[in-house]
Amino acid sequence: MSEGSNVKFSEAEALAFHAEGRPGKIEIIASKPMATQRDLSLAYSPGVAVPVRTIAEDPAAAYDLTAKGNLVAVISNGTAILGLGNLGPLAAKPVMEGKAVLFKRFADVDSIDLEVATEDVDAFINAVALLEPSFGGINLEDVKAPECFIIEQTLRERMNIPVFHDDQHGTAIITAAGVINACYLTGRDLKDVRVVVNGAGAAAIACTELIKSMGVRPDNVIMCDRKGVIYRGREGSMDQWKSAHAVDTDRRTLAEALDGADIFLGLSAAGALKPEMVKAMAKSPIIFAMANPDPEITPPEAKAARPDAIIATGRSDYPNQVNNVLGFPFIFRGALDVRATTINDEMKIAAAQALAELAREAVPEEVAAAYGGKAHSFGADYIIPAPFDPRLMEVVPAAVAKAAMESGVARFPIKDLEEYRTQLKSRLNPTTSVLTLAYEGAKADPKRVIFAEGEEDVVLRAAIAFRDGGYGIPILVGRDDVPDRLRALGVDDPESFEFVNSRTYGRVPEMADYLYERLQRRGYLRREVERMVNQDRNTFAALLLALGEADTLISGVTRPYGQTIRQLRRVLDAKPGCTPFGIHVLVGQSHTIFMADTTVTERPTSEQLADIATQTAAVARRMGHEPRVAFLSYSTFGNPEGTFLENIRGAVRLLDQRGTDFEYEGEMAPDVALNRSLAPIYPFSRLTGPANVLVMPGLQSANLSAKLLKELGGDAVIGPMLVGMAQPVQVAAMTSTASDLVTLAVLAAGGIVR
Ligand SMILES: NC(=O)C1=CN([C@@H]2O[C@H](COP(=O)(O)OP(=O)(O)OC[C@H]3O[C@@H](n4cnc5c(N)ncnc54)[C@H](OP(=O)(O)O)[C@@H]3O)[C@@H](O)[C@H]2O)C=CC1
Ligand SMILES: CC(=O)C(=O)O
Ligand SMILES: [Mg+2]
Repeated sequence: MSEGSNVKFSEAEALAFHAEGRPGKIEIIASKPMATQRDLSLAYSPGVAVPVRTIAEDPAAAYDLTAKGNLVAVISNGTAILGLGNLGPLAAKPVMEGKAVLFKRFADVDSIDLEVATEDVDAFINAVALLEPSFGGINLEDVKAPECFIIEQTLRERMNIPVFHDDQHGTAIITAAGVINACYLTGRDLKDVRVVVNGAGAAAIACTELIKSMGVRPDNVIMCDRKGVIYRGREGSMDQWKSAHAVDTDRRTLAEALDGADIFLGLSAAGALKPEMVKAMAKSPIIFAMANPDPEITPPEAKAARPDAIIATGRSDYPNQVNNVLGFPFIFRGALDVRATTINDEMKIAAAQALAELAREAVPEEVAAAYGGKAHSFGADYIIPAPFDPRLMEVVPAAVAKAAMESGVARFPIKDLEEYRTQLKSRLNPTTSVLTLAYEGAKADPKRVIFAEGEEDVVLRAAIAFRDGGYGIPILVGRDDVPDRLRALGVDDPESFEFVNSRTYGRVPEMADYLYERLQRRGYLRREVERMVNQDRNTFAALLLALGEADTLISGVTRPYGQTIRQLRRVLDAKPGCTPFGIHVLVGQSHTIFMADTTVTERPTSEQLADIATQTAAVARRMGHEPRVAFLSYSTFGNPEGTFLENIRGAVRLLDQRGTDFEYEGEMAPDVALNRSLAPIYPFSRLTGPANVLVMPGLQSANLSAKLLKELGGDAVIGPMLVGMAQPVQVAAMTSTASDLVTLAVLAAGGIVR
């Protein structure tokens, strides 16, 4: 969508993303069973009367008996939607739903968007204040200045739960962290820097106040709005908040203000900063162009004008995302966990410092790996952590909670902060960050991926997303009409894709030789081999991989799984000593389960079961989970006895002999593996927590379970993923969507599944 950005999508895709399936981005899911009459009588009348009376007697009990304590309302009237202006409350809904899901994704805070149809300050204040019983906190969003200042101030006074105007304070906290680090990198002292703030609205005023409170001298800050410099004595388009930042100066335009300035903070609108203005700034200028969705200047433009600049934007698709998403989820997490009555300055400063310090720390291996091991060390392209950095969830809420306790606004102090940090880590499913990191890693080291079924729309959509996302180079196997199909899917320049057609491909004779050599003693005649190379797409695609034309291969949507595997295996070998097998990964908000072998071997031997356990445990570890393996059966530790248990027991004995670096146990039924309440019955079991790797006893039960869970269970399912081949090749399910295929390609290319 925008030049130089590393994430591209069309307007049609953005609309389809929001429209597909259940419209919008949120839904509500019951956190208690609602299946039986008894469930309903507990959840609703008559059972519900008991918590009602309890809360009436003791209001604090609402935090224990309802969702209040983890529930934040994202409230807007749509008067300043991002940098798009006053487009009204209904149009604000996609942004507010977005903020609500970011709360959940990044900090496990439940959140709901509320759009209020009024621009009247008092009406808005009343509407929000009356909601206090429902929520643990209020996140005001995209309410324009100057009304937002009165609204927030009044609500903070009236309400006894945290009220936080994200565009003011969220933005200010992240900006402050970025400014601290950019000054550090360029050897500047806050008390000497000359700052120009463009914009005099909610975000700009709050950022200016915070940097001044941190030591920037008021005389060194020039603020501009649409009319230019806000100078002392200016008339027109003024209010008390702008006046507070007016300075004595002869400068009148943004260009004049920027002459020799050290720092530009843009909280205004797209395109407001011109390259010639940037050229006039001081040495190593610091440029934060934070307008959304399009910044005041794009990083490529700014860099072209000033190669020595440190540049940040509000977007996730350029380096240095200075965006309040780095703050609000984690700040509320900390505030909610101590049941804070407010979010005060101490908590905000603690968050800013924690963020700034985190960026300077050694980047953990998994984050560094995702950037090809280079880009993400503290420096001009990494002045602030990325929102998906898993350390944020541990560090920022703990800093905020601690500051809340020390400043006396915590109603529910945390006794052991170290223990709290451990709990915070476990609240997020590491799979989601590993997947995000895998996607980033693919961008840092793009690989060549063969899409064997280049005539299928779903595959072409995946290839387009894969290429346009910058994850790698798709190689499309298909006939001459593939470019037309791409054009039909909205690609303007199909010729920019790589195609391989077996009818015209120059290395076909070489492929036939290679395959004949492999198959001549397995009952195949040369003629048959030539026919397969020419006509069977999987054989041809596998030969491309075997001859080194690509790094990995994806197939599977046009043929049943077993048939695709057989075709690929004619050309490609398993890893020495391995029987390839399949893993389905079930991903929930706070759990990930790896289930194997779900695709290949009908009755695995003890040896095979032990290998499946070992290799699946390794995949689990690469996806951020400490493996706990359960060998599943209908029987738990010999009860009931049966004739099919010996293979499983043999696998456990083999692992005992081999010695492993992961926990394993079996045989056991799924409820014993997953439900810890049964653990006391088996005190000798070696599992220290619920199993997360389930080794299935046979293909019948494995494949049935995986497919039933995919169709009926609530979790997202990744896979099947093929493990144990000498070269990275993946066979997708015939029901795969384009994004399933992209995920498989990314995981295979990144070597996470192998
Ligand atoms: N990266 C981030 O995390 C965040 C970014 N923002 C961005 O900051 C911008 C402002 O948001 P917010 O403060 O909530 O909105 P407000 O409506 O409260 O303020 C907008 C301000 O921008 C000024 N402005 C608009 N266009 C220009 C221009 N061309 N030149 C100079 N000033 C201009 C307005 O000037 P006037 O007073 O003359 O009308 C006004 O002062 C948006 O683009 C938003 O996306 C906001 C919050 C967070
Ligand atoms: C990020 C944000 O809140 C805004 O641009 O308004
Ligand atoms: Mg906003």
